[in-house]
Amino acid sequence: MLLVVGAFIVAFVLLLYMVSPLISPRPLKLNGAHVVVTGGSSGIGKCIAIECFKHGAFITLVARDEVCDWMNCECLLTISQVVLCISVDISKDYGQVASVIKQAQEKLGPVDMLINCAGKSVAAKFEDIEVGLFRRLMETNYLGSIYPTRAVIHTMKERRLGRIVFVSSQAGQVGLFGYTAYSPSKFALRGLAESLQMEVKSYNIYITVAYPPDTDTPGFQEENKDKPLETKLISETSGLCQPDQVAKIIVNDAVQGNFNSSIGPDGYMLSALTCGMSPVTSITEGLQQIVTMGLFRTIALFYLGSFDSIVRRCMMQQGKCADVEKKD
Ligand SMILES: NC(=O)C1=CN([C@@H]2O[C@H](COP(=O)(O)OP(=O)(O)OC[C@H]3O[C@@H](n4cnc5c(N)ncnc54)[C@H](OP(=O)(O)O)[C@@H]3O)[C@@H](O)[C@H]2O)C=CC1
Ligand SMILES: CCCCCCCCCCCCCCCC(=O)[C@@H](N)CO
Repeated sequence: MLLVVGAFIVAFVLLLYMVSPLISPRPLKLNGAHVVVTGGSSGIGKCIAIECFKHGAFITLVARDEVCDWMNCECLLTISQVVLCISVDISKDYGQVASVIKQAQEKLGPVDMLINCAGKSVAAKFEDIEVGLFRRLMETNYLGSIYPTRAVIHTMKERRLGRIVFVSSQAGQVGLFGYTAYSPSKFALRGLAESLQMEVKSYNIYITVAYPPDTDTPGFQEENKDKPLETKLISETSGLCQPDQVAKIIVNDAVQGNFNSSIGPDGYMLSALTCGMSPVTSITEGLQQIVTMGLFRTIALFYLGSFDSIVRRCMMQQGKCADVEKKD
């Protein structure tokens, strides 16, 4: 009996592997492709742009300030490729965004891959966040990803070709102390990505959502200036990455057409744990999720316990400090 069940399982898995080419897309060729990177002037976005450039892509960088300084980078001296720098605020006016994307397409051809990386983060306690900031983060991180996507999707559908990346964050998979304004704007990207993927898969367009941990960038340095100690200690759990490492992983996942792009061992566990109803792009990924979910939930409960105790300890510490100040 056991043998029959075993044989069935093996046959089932083999069958899945046989049909797997049907569900995984063909990799995108970066050589000669036109890649648009929002937030391409700094941090992760800049490294993504460099990575794509090294693979032979034509790049359009989008940011509010026009900075193309990495063009002087030593590694990029033999150049027949073009890098276009466009200055626009991606979060304000759809008309403006659509018009700059149109200009870029006229110069470098239709967009093959769009990387939505422009974003901002703020870490502070809920009641310390100025109320306008909740809206501004939603505008930059969420609407700022909608507008460029909306501007390229029609042509991608016509061409039956395209890749779109949303750079979320591990804080877009789990809500953490200090991220009441930031996390929701990153969670929103996942909802957008899942819905859009279902609409465009039959047009051979593949969406990737990337969930990086803390990454050493100018944006991260800025965020650290007034980050609550709790947020710092909790985030340290999954370590600090270098932006070029993160960029390599994101670009590779986007080229492969993987829906999920995670970084590091904690990132891998978080993605398996929070996969919900998101699409799979390989049989291996699906099988891993099925097998590991219970174990990862168990581990997650320990993590949650340790996060709670960090918050409690910080509260006690701050209580003590307040007492000392009162005495002084
Ligand atoms: N660093 C980290 O720890 C992590 C970052 N992330 C996410 O990765 C992305 C990049 O982060 P990081 O590299 O640290 O960021 P940086 O602050 O270093 O760079 C942000 C980039 O986005 C551009 N940008 C910001 N706002 C706008 C806007 N309204 N319109 C156009 N461009 C804009 C900036 O240029 P300019 O100011 O000139 O407009 C800059 O090029 C963000 O979405 C962030 O949330 C996710 C996880 C971890
Ligand atoms: C099995 C379960 C494993 C659970 C692991 C949990 C680890 C949580 C760590 C979350 C770190 C969040 C970093 C946010 C980075 C970010 O977006 C900002 N730095 C942007 O500037």
